[in-house]
Amino acid sequence: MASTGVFSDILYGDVFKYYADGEWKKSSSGQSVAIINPTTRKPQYKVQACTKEEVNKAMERAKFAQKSWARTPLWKRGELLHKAAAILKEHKSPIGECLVKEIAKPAKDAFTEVVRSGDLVSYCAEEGVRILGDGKLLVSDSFPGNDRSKYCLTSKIPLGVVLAIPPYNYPVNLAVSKIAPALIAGNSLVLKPPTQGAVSCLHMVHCFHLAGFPKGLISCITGKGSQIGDFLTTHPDVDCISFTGGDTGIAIAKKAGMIPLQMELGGKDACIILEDADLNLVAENIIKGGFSYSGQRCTAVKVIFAMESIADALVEKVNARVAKLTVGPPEKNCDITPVVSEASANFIEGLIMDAKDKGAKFCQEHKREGNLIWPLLLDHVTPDMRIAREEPFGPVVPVIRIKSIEEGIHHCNSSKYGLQGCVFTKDINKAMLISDAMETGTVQINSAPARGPDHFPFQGFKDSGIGSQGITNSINMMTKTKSTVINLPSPSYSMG
Ligand SMILES: NC(=O)C1=CN([C@@H]2O[C@H](COP(=O)(O)OP(=O)(O)OC[C@H]3O[C@@H](n4cnc5c(N)ncnc54)[C@H](OP(=O)(O)O)[C@@H]3O)[C@@H](O)[C@H]2O)C=CC1
Ligand SMILES: O=C(O)[C@H](O)COP(=O)(O)O
Repeated sequence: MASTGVFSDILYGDVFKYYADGEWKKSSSGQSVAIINPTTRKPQYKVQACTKEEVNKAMERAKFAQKSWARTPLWKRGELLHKAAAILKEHKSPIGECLVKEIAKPAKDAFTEVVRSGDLVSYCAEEGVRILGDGKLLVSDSFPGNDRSKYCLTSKIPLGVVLAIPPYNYPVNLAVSKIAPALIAGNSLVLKPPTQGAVSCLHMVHCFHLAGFPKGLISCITGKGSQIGDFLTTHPDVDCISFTGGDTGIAIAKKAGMIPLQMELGGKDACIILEDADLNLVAENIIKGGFSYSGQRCTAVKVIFAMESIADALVEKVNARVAKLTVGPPEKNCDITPVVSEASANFIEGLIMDAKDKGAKFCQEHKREGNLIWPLLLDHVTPDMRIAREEPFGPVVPVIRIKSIEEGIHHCNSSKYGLQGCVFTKDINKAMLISDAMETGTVQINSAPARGPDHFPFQGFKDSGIGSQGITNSINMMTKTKSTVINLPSPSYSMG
C-alpha cells in the first residue's frame, strides 16, 4: 500500500514530506497543497508547500554533491541506477496505486508506467556507461594550413545541477526520463513534480533514496508551479532545465538564462489516411492513439485527415470500436476515465460546444459526468472550428475530410505545433514523401504517434519544443564538451 512499509518515512500526519539532503522533511512553511482525486473530485493527498529558502538549500546541496558525484566512476553510477530501477519495479503496486488516485490513470496503465520507468532507468545506465566512456581524438592537420602538431582530446562532462519538471500525465515516467540521464552523466538533480502526480513522484524518489545515492544529489521540492515555479526556473544555481508540459514551457524558455533547455510541449498530432490504407488497422490505431488515457497524451492522435473517398467507411469502423470502449473509474480499469481536473473537463467541453455551434457531426452523444467525458468522434470538422487547431487533451477526436494529400499536409503544417504525425498507406514511396513534407519531429508510418520505445529520439518542432529527448539524446544533452589540446613542439606523423 502507498505510504506504508518501506514508504512510511515519507508521510508526516496526513501530509507527504519533501526530499532534500538525503532526508524526508517537513516544510517550515507549515502550508500544504491538496491533490484532488479526479474521480471523486475530493482531496486525496496533501504535499508540503516548500519555501524559497528550502529551494535555496536544496540547490546549494545539489551543487555540492554534484562535485564528488562527477568523480564517481561511471560504472558505479550505473550500478546505483540499476539498483534504483529494480526497487522501482519491485514497488510498482503502491506507486501505481498513487497514479490511479492522483491522475485517474487506469490501473493496468499505471503499473505499466512504473515498470516502463524502471526499464528506462536501467537502459539509461547501460547506454550512459557505453557512450560517456567514449571520447574523440582530433588531429590538426585535417584542417587547411595546419601541420600535425595539435592533438585534441574531447570528452563529455556533466553540466552541474539539472532541474526536472514533468507534467501530470506521466509523472513517474517523464520524471525518470530526466533523472536517469542527468545522474548517469554526473549531474545532480532537483525535481519539481507536477501537483497532480506529486505523491507518485515522492514514492519514486524514495526508491532512489533506498538505492543509496549520495546525500543532496537528488531532491524533490513540492509546491504549486504557479508559486515556486519561477523561483526554481530562474535560480542561478540551475545549469539545465528539462521540462515537459504545456505552454508554461514557452514562458520558462523566455525567462531562462544561458543554460541548455529541453522542452517537450503540446502537440496536435495529425493522422493522414490515404485511399489505399488498411482501414481496420487505421481504426485500431485511432482508438489506441486517440482515446488511450482518455486522450491525455502529448502524442495522442488529435486530428484525422481522411481522404473523402474512404472517410465514411473509416468513420463507421471507428464508431464500432468507440462503442466498445468502457467508461468509468480507473480502479475498474476502464478505457475512458475522468480527465485530470474540472478545469480541463470544462476546456474540453468548450471545444465540443464550439464544434457543435459550427456544424460538426457528432458520431456519439456528448455526455459528461463530473470530470468524466464519454469518448466522442466528431466528423465533418472544418478548419474554422477550435477543435481543428487546439489540443483538447481529452477523449475527443475530430475528422477533417480532405480531397488531396497536399491538403492534408497543408493543414498539418499550418499548426503551431510539430510534435508527431502519422500516415496510413500501403505505398511506401508516398509515405516517405509525406514524412519528408510533414513539419513534425517524428512521423509514424502505419501506426499512431508514440514516444516509445524510450530510446528513440523524441523532439517537437515549432511550439512543441526544443531539444531532443530519448535516452541517448537526453544523456548527450545533459553534458558539455571538454577538450584538452596537446601542443607538440614539432609535428608528429605516423610511420608509413
Ligand atoms: N510534449 C510532451 O511530451 C508533453 C506535453 N504535454 C503538454 O502538457 C500539458 C498538460 O500537462 P500539464 O501538467 O497540465 O502542463 P503544465 O505546463 O501546466 O505543467 C507542467 C509542469 O510545470 C509545472 N509548472 C506550472 N507552472 C510553472 C511555472 N511557472 N514554472 C515552472 N513550472 C511550472 C507544473 O506544476 P503544477 O502541477 O504544480 O502546476 C507541472 O509540474 C498539455 O498541454 C500537453 O500538451 C504533456 C505531456 C507530454
Ligand atoms: O507525455 C506524453 O504524453 C508522452 O510523452 C507520450 O508518451 P507515449 O507516446 O509513450 O504515450
